[in-house]
Amino acid sequence: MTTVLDGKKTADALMTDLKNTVTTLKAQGVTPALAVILVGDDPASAIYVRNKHRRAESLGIRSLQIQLPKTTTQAELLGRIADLNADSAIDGILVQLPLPAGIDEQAVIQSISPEKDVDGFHPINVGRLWTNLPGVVASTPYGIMALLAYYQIDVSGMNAVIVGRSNIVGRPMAALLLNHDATVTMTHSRTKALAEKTRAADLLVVATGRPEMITADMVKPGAIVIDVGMDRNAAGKLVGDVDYAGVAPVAGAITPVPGGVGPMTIASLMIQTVAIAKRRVHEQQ
Ligand SMILES: Nc1nc2c(c(=O)[nH]1)N[C@@H](CN(C=O)c1ccc(C(=O)N[C@@H](CCC(=O)O)C(=O)O)cc1)CN2
Ligand SMILES: [Mg+2]
Repeated sequence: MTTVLDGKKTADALMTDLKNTVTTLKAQGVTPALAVILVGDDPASAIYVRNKHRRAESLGIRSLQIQLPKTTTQAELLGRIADLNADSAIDGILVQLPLPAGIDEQAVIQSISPEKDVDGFHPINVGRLWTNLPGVVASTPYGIMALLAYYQIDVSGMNAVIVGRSNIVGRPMAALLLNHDATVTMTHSRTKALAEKTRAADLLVVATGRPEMITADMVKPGAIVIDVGMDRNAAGKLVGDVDYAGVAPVAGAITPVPGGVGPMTIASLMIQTVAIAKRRVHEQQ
């Protein structure tokens, strides 16, 4: 029997506990606060930002949504980030990606104070992750680890194969799995004989943006398959990077799309916002 790794159910369960933590923090005089900046009018980004706002509000986290026009200059954006860096009542800052053309993504990421970089994209936090030091971790890989933990899946000693080498998913996922004692193989668009490598995976994490590219013949029977993709197929249906109908009967466990990794990404953002806010309790004592 294949286990469906239900990200929605898991995220809801984790959020119930987190809400209690927020209540306790508020009683101690600290209201966790998250600032999300959206530049431009990308419709998918607008939905993700709205979902972050709703989740934050439902937990009692103060949520600032800063919507800037697509004509915003890099200097204006950096100015807004500088204000938020200086605001001691703000715990987490994130800039929704992708940014409009003409804005240097790395310059923006590196302008966020590493202490408030709740996306974990700042090179300081990336370095901490690769050194196995505590710090903020990118939400999607963090959420995948939380989902595996919820289902009591221990990755130690597993052959983990990651398909995709993005800064948001593939690379931090590799570091996290390594930190949890998995044997990690990174693959990408230039990898030769990809299917040979994916078939060796006990744990397969796919984040390529190529609809349904992982087919049943590429998966070892019983493998755990994590699908980070969110694509539209030719018929306009939301699908992942994994051919779910074909792979699910072969896999031991698999995440659905939607309802797998996506909800865990937003839950992880909330968890780490609250973790940053907790530091303020100690600072004010
Ligand atoms: N600054 C950031 N930008 C982006 C990130 C990020 O972590 N930080 N990740 C993605 C977008 N993203 C969060 O920002 C995100 C994407 C999708 C979901 C989600 O819940 N998806 C649903 C399906 C939604 C649908 O129906 O279209 C699901 O999988 O069930 C959450 C967060 C890129 N940008
Ligand atoms: Mg999903």
